[in-house]
Amino acid sequence: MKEILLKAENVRAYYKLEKVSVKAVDGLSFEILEDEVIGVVGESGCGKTTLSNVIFMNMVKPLTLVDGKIFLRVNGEFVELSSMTRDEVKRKFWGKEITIIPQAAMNALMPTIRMEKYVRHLAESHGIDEEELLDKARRRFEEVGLDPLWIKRYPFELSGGMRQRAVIAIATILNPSLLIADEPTSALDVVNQKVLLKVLMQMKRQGIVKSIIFITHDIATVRQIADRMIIMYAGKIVEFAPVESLLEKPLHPYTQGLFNSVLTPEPEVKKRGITTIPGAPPNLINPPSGCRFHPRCPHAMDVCKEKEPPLTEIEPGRRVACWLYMEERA
Ligand SMILES: Nc1ncnc2c1ncn2[C@@H]1O[C@H](COP(=O)(O)OP(=O)(O)OP(=O)(O)O)[C@@H](O)[C@H]1O
Repeated sequence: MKEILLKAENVRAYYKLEKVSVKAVDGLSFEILEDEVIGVVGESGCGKTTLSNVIFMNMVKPLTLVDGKIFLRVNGEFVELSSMTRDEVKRKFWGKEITIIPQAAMNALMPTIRMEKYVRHLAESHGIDEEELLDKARRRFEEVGLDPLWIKRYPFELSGGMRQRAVIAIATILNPSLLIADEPTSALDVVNQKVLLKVLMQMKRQGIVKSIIFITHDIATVRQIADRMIIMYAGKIVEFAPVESLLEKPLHPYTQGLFNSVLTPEPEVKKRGITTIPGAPPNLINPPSGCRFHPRCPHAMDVCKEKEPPLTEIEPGRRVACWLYMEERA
């Protein structure tokens, strides 16, 4: 049995605006195991990036943790990240235990600061010998396919794909257990996309990182690299299951609609034919009652409008939040 690396319990994180709240992550419970890759998939605006910020407690106003707990296993013991401030989590765990490759990572480095300066800064803030860490950085540059001497260069001297790999090399220099990659391939050409996926998987194989959360719109990529997949809809997890079984037999009507509407369908989807999901995702300030997908769902029943379906394990390892699969609907 694999150990749990991170667990989230009923986590709610809202953007608290002056008069209203955007319920971007609303009651999420899940766990990430050691030595696994989890793909997080869902339409734009469903809360994927918010979720990634919540996981490493990057709460910047107006984003607020309203409820729930997040635990990370550090040296064999769970620590509750959600009981700490952002600054405390940042100081103790960012880079060391948990790291993020943000959306548009290629622009994450200041163009006018030599890359080695980031490494020197890391060494200083973690009390590590600078030369030792620079040595490690040069080796890491090589591992991600960059010339080790380029560590002395300015980011603007590198192409977009190279810059992104430089970010990955620097972000993983302290061998964090968990790496969160937020749509890392979306701004890259096909060749650089492939290189990036190879680099990430190599890092996991070599034990540089233990587990990866990979946020993407691209189901084909998830299939290539992930063990399990989380499907999000309107701030909720609607389905969570091993990738192969999910692709073979998606259970939630939203997952079915999502898979059937992708432009480059997987073979299983191709067989079923491409369709689109009618309607549009809801506004998260005032989401629909009951199941948030019910206004767009072809199978909606009365109960779906009234009661929210809990994410429930209906087969070993397969969780779905849909009344179609619950015996007890009352
Ligand atoms: N700073 C903010 N203030 C208010 N609302 C926000 C803020 N950032 C995001 N949101 C809202 O929170 C919801 C979730 O956004 P989020 O960026 O997490 O979605 P996403 O699934 O990552 O989308 P994408 O795939 O386009 O990156 C959306 O309704 C979005 O408009």
